[in-house]
Amino acid sequence: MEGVDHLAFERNKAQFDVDAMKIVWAGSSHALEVSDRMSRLVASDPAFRKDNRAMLGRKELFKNTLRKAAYALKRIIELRLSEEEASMLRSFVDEPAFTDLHWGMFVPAIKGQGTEEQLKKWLPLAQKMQIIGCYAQTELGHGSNVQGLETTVTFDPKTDEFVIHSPTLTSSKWWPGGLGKISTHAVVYGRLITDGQDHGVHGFIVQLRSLDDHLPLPGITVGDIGMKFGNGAYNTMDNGVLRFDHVRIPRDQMLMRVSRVTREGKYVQSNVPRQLVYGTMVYVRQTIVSDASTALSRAVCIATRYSAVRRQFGATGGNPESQVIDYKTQQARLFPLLASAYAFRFVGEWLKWLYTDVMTRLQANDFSTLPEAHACTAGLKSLTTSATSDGIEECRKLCGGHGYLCSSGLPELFAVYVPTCTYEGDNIVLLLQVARHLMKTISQLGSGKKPVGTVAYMGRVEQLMESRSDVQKAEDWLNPSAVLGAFEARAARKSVACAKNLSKFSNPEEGFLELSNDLVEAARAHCQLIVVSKFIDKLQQDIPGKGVKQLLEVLCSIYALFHLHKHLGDFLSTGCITSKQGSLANDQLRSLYSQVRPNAIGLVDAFNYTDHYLSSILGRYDGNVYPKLYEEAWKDPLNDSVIPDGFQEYIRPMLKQQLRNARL
Ligand SMILES: CCCCCCCCCCCCCCCCCCCC(=O)SCCNC(=O)CCNC(=O)[C@H](O)C(C)(C)COP(=O)(O)OP(=O)(O)OC[C@H]1O[C@@H](n2cnc3c(N)ncnc32)[C@H](O)[C@@H]1OP(=O)(O)O
Ligand SMILES: Cc1cc2nc3c(=O)[nH]c(=O)nc-3n(C[C@H](O)[C@H](O)[C@H](O)COP(=O)(O)OP(=O)(O)OC[C@H]3O[C@@H](n4cnc5c(N)ncnc54)[C@H](O)[C@@H]3O)c2cc1C
Repeated sequence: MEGVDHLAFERNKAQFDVDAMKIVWAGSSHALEVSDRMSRLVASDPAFRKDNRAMLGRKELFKNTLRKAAYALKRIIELRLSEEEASMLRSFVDEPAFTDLHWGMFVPAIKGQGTEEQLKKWLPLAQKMQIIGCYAQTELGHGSNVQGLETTVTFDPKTDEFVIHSPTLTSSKWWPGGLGKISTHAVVYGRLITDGQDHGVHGFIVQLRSLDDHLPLPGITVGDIGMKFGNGAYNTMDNGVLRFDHVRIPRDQMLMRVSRVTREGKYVQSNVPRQLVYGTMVYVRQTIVSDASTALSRAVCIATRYSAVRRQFGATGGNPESQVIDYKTQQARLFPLLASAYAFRFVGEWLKWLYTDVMTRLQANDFSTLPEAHACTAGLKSLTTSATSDGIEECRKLCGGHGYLCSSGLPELFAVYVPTCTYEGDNIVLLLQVARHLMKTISQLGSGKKPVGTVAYMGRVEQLMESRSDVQKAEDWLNPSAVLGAFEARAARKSVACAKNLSKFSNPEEGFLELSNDLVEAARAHCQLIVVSKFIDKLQQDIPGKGVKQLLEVLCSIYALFHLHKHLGDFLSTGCITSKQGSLANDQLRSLYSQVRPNAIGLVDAFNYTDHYLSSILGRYDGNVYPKLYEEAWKDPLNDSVIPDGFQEYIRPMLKQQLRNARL
């Protein structure tokens, strides 16, 4: 029935102030107001329609993305939107596009690695979109190993220029989004060579295409790398290939904040650490963590609403069948994902703070927190994107058969989201970076250097090696200190075990390779501890609204105890808890799921997503699923005609032949 809220009875069950929770989710009343306004603006404009994406061929799909990107910019200018509003509007357009790389990587790379002079020259051009840029780091043969890049950038003192060259096939730039067809410029990473000396990888601003006719400049070969996973999905993006044949750029197009080349060809390093060349990746990894909570909450919103609509079995005495959300197994799969979405939101908020703090310190030449920022962004990017990808797929399964339809919104969300596990650093490679940080922290404990930030607990390692959980009854697991104690002890013990095993190797690098699986597990335990502890920290804040804080406490306990249950082997084998305490945690989880159940719809309504943004019939706000699914089926191009193309040509003759054979 049109106009009827089929989920109203669920909404009436909520025991908390949903509007207040919306503010907590958005981060502030201001952020909620802006995101609400921008999402409605996009949803109400037919130019941003996206329900036909799965049906479009690559060229049509791509052209459509270009139209939307240009139209979005037009609206941003017409409405005089602020940077914050414009960025929100672009995110609600919800279509991966070259603009993501322009705003998300090209501009930040210039901001982070350019000198004042370079900022003055390039930023206005980029900000007004008079040029369009991408981030060209990865090569056909080298992605994770940035130090292994082959592209050469050789200084020619005669002309005061750099000569960029792709010496081998494997040195072709491969993957950069926006590069394939649209970008006019790129920040290109290559090995800087002066006077025959290789100074390692540096970034350079390079013009790729003419601003007059958009044709590639001399010496440049550029194109799209081809279709990617899933129809529609990430194929709105022109990931590209790029080769240089001795292309010349002026010397002042080297990004020179970290180091520079003088007119005479001398290589001069500034006082900032070399690793700042990797700074853009730190920035983007931080944004990816916040995006994880957005993508996971979308999937969870769809699966939760549909689980309340869907009924199977249990019809007794003329009553309808049971809502599948009432099955304990459904709750045990769904509610930890709901809790994870909130957990990732808060850890994302904290990570943004950490990043801003590091940036402020960098301005004052304080580089002390850079290793912590690198380890946290790398580790949390890895943890949250892996969990979100798996979570989206779990939500698809939670929606049964209908989840497999494109109109559920879940297949496309999965296909667009899943490369986050690879891009901006493969998730295993990044966990190994965290492990290095942990091993270094442990190795420095004896020197009296006090660990700070997220590794501060390592300073209590002796106590943590001995500690025993004092949980005696299920409710004791609601105590944040019981949870924190168990997670800290597990993380510390896993790291210490790795460090002890590493010390048995005469060659530490060999040991690191041999023990890398254990190191990855130790890094994961450390990252889970960060998520749990930042959720607990969030709950120390004043959180207004009836029942809001109480529900967040429930979700925090679910996140922690679900992981304790899932990784029980870790907690038991390291002796942090007993098997009895493990089973008490499980008892407590069941009770927590029951507390979420009446509030489940309210908790996903608090994400404040429009139907346009969700683009899911199963996740419709009004729960009017069946009539809309039925209606949608008839829109499929196959249903344009009763008899499909190809039937007369192939199937009718086949049928006839088979009938003839049967009669013989
Ligand atoms: C229905 C529609 C649904 C829509 C859903 C919406 C959701 C999705 C949104 C979609 C939007 C689209 C957005 C598109 C975005 C795409 C972006 C992708 C872009 C890219 O992928 S760019 C390329 C990224 N590449 C990488 O990340 C490479 C990974 N490799 C590395 O980072 C390094 O090589 C690595 C692994 C760190 C090793 O480097 P290396 O130099 O060899 O380092 P060492 O291990 O030797 O370490 C040396 C020293 O440096 C420290 N270090 C390393 N990295 C950093 C750093 N970044 N910052 C600071 N310090 C760093 C390291 O710790 C060592 O320190 P020591 O003290 O130990 O010496
Ligand atoms: C959709 C998408 C968009 C992208 N956009 C851009 C972009 O805009 N700009 C850009 O420059 N790049 C981009 N990339 C490239 C991306 O950053 C790389 O693909 C990513 O960094 C992973 O590197 P790789 O492909 O070399 O993987 P590989 O390193 O080859 O990984 C292959 C396997 O080897 C394993 N492995 C690798 N090294 C180790 C190790 N040391 N120890 C243990 N296991 C290891 C990995 O875990 C993985 O299982 C994009 C990629 C994708 C998929």
